Amino acid sequence: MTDICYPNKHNLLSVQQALLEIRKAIEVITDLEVIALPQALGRILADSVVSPIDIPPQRTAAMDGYAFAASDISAGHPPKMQLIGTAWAGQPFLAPQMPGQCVRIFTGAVVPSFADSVITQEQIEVDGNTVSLPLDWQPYKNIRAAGSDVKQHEELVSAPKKLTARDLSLLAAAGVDKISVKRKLRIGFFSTGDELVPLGEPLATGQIYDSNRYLLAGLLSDPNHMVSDLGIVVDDQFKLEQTFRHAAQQHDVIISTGGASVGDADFVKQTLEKCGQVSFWKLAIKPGKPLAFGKIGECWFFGLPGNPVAVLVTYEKFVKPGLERLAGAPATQALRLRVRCDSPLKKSHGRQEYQRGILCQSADGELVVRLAGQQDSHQLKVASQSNCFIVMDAASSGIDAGEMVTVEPFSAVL
Ligand SMILES: Nc1nc2c(c(=O)[nH]1)N[C@H]1C(S)=C(S)[C@@H](COP(=O)(O)OP(=O)(O)OC[C@H]3O[C@@H](n4cnc5c(N)ncnc54)[C@H](O)[C@@H]3O)O[C@H]1N2
Ligand code: MOO
Repeated sequence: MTDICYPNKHNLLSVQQALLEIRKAIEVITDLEVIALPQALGRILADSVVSPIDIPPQRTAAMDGYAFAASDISAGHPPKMQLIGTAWAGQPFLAPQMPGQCVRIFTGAVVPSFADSVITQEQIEVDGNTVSLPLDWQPYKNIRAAGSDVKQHEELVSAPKKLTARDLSLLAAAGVDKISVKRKLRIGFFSTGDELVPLGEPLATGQIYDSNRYLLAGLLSDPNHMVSDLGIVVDDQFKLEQTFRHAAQQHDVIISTGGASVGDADFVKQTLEKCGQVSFWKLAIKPGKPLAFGKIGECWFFGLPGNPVAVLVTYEKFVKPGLERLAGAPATQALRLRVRCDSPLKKSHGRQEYQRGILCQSADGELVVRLAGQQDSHQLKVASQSNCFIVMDAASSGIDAGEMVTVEPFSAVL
């Protein structure tokens, strides 16, 4: 891990540099596990999968109708065929056929070997065993070729990939019942602060409920994570050190909130220095400036600031990409849109800001954003009501209402 030097106390690392540093430092875990397909949603595919079969395995009908050989149809008015049986999905028609004969067929049924055309039932007339085609009947329609979706030995899903429901259905169609995925990450998180009280206890003067652990538990919810809530640690350097050392032995990543700044009870950075290595601390971002990133033994460490909205922002911008990298997932990128902003935005020079906004779409499809409310980093209600970040570059000094801004809708990634 490279140690980054800060020539003076105001030298804050940029968001881009910090992200680069995280991606450079963290190496993908190599351990794999083989799991059953139904357990694989959202897991990271470790080995590419090729199809053991053609999909569909045989020629099948795409519509309910009648299967016949186009060359059998004479120029009658209307052309007629003799019905000799039925091909059901799962029950092929295997009997021999004579010229001029056809078979009733249903969607998904194997097309009998003699047939090269299926005509839909809406287009024909049936009288007993006689099927009459319209004069404008068309040959070679409504048949899906074997392998028309995927050919045998073709790559189905290429690794690495976070598996979607679409991938699982494709793998299932090929009969793939077990796949190789990256193992889950062991992640421990805790809050620090003497003022914090867990849910279910009354508040004394000066105390607040610990909300960060519930935010983090929600943000960390992912099938690739095995998450442990390590509770609240008081502002005591010795207790913090014990927690760091113990948690680092049991997890791939630990995440703390609070105590990351410069107050007399903020021990996170110095404890990290004592137990491990600090890669960087303090970023040109708002909210989220006092973020500490480093390593304790083999365990990665993210010391997030205490303010809840700073936790939200630093998780999305740094922890999430770090976990994706460690888990072996392809890096995702927040979807960015340029939209009109209906609120004036204030901004002080120097830090990249992630303001909380509400993005709306008008009836004619135009996207417009407005500020969700006041922007102090303790204001959880505004964060709860927002649906996007309004991203403002470090150099920006704010905008007037009506100007264009960059927004990142929550949960929209490329
Ligand atoms: N003199 C300076 N003061 C501060 C600076 C600075 O650069 N110089 N930075 C400010 C910034 S920016 C932030 S962000 C905060 C972060 O400080 P800490 O990481 O040390 O966090 P705390 O002081 O422990 O807490 C800040 C704030 O958040 C509340 N908090 C903490 N944990 C939780 C929790 N689990 N659930 C809910 N709320 C929590 C805590 O009570 C404080 O109000 O420092 C600024 N100060
Ligand atoms: O930047 Mo702090 O992160 O104000 O909340």
